[in-house]
Amino acid sequence: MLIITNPIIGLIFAVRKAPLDSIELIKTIKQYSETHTLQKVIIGRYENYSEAPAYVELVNEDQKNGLPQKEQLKEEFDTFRQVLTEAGVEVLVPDYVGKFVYDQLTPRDLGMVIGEKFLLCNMVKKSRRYESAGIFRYLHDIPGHEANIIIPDSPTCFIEGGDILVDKGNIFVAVSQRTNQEGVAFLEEQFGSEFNVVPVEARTLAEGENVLHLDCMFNPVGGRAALIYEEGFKQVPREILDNYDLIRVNKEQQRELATNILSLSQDRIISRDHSLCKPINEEIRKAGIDVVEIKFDAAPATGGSFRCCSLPLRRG
Ligand SMILES: NC(=[NH2+])NCCC[C@H](N)C(=O)O
Repeated sequence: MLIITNPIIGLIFAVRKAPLDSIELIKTIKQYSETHTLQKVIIGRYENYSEAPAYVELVNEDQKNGLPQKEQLKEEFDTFRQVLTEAGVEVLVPDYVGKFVYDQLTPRDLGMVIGEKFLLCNMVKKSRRYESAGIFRYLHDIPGHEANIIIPDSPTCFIEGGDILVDKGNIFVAVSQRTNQEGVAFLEEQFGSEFNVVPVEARTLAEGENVLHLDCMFNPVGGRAALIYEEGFKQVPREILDNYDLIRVNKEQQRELATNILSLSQDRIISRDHSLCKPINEEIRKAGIDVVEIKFDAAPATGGSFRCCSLPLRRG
């Protein structure tokens, strides 16, 4: 054992050791809860948004009402980034993939940190299929001797990060417009021994419900509460009914993605400054949680709000 008695040499060792430790800390990934303190996150990239109109693919119902302007995206994403940075979160942005990936605003769906592993998702939509190339740089950084980047077995195994939520020992996963049964089975197989996998079925467009992903109808906030749009579920599972104090979101509020908030910690979240989201923000405050409201209208017009526009790599 090395015992350092000279205080000056001891200090040099301490100073040399600290940066190495902190680099290691920043590189590791971890997420066991949707609401644990956010430390490191990838947010959407607005630069180069929709630069080549020939490659635009309208991928959801919202986009049929028109796409947002770059200036508005810039303003809103810059504020989002600033709020995260001021909260002490390390913020990363995807690299530009190329003109054939016209929209890199919603990295949430590209993957998901589950425990200490990264699941790299297979995306349904053609224009999103190669979007993950923009975050490969950050995946190369993840240390580990075992295979901790998990890749679906088959090209028909569809799964998107917006449909997955890790909380209280459960992995909630929705069968939705973007995730299929094969995706759910893959999650079970990969993570079933460490987590309780809870499949939920979202109602479909044909059934009159437009819930693109799970986070458009369910999201935990704080230590005990959760936002829910019950009509979006075919059946709300027991694990949700028993474990959370539910704050109900109505159809009009759901359309503005009122459930799609981002937790900074158990005490603080980011939500939209929007007339239909305000009553929900008030309910969240009543549960003792601080709500930072940001004007954020451009990305929601493409189908994604704060949760969709962020991909947490580390919560602690
Ligand atoms: N996690 C989410 N809810 N993501 C929303 C994604 C929106 C994106 N434009 C799409 O349709 O694919």
